Amino acid sequence: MKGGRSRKRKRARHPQPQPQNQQSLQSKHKTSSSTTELNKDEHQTSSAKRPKPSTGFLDKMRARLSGGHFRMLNEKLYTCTGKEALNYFGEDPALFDMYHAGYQEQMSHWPELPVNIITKWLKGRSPSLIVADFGCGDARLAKNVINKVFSFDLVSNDPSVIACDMSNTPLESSSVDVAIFCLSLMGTDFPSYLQEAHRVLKPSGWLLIAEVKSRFDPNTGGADRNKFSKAVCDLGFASELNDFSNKMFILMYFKKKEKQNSKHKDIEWPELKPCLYKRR
Ligand SMILES: C[S@@+](CC[C@H](N)C(=O)[O-])C[C@H]1O[C@@H](n2cnc3c(N)ncnc32)[C@H](O)[C@@H]1O
Repeated sequence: MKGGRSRKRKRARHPQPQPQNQQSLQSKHKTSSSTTELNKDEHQTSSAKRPKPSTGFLDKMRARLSGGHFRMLNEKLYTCTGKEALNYFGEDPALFDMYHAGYQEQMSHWPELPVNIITKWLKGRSPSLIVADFGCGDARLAKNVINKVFSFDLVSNDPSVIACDMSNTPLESSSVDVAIFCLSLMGTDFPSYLQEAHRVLKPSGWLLIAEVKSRFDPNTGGADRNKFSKAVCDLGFASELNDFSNKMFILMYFKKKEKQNSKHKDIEWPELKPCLYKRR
């Protein structure tokens, strides 16, 4: 009984449009032009009266749309090669801004940013160290240290950023002291980015990798971080330090070996799953 009453009340509040019979439609069409004008005015008055969507609602819809664009671009970056990503953003650099607006929004929820930890680490060392920031984003690292930093990304929105696919930078071999990948091992060909870092690093140069923790969590389909670390070592690095203390990301510190193995070794790289951000 209770349910029946509430259904009745609902219908009364939101009357459904009733189907019009043919006759009433015809009689409407037969109305004089003045009546039509009057109807138009009536229509204008009623649409002017219709409440406009609130700015809060529009902002929410806009945020939802741009969040959706960000997640689509993010997934694209994780599922294509660096070369494909370079062409993709090269054709429409505005997509890069869209990606970064969404990325900054996501980062605003992280209690600590890996780029800030890396900046601190760098500040504790000689300012004469030459740095290469692979996948620099807004080049925050370069802006916050006095070291010479070569910043690379797919699009350059700043004169200090060199636009390229980071598997192929314009740097000389053995020319930098520190290579940084801060959440940037995105492409399916990520081993070629690390190979490039190995080429441009001086012997004993540092390789720092910060990555989203879930990508290295085998319980959720992530890679085995020991396997990943072994692959980096097989490339010609020695593992120096691992920092797994942060909830959101892991940090791995390697050093390029002084002497390289002359024997060619096929490296077994684990697959790195895309990091897909949740809808907020
Ligand atoms: C998640 S963002 C991180 C940005 C910055 N490192 C930070 O920590 O704020 C990753 C960046 O790597 C860049 N990237 C991904 N693949 C790349 C590639 N193959 N070559 C150059 N940049 C790349 C993306 O365009 C993006 O700006």
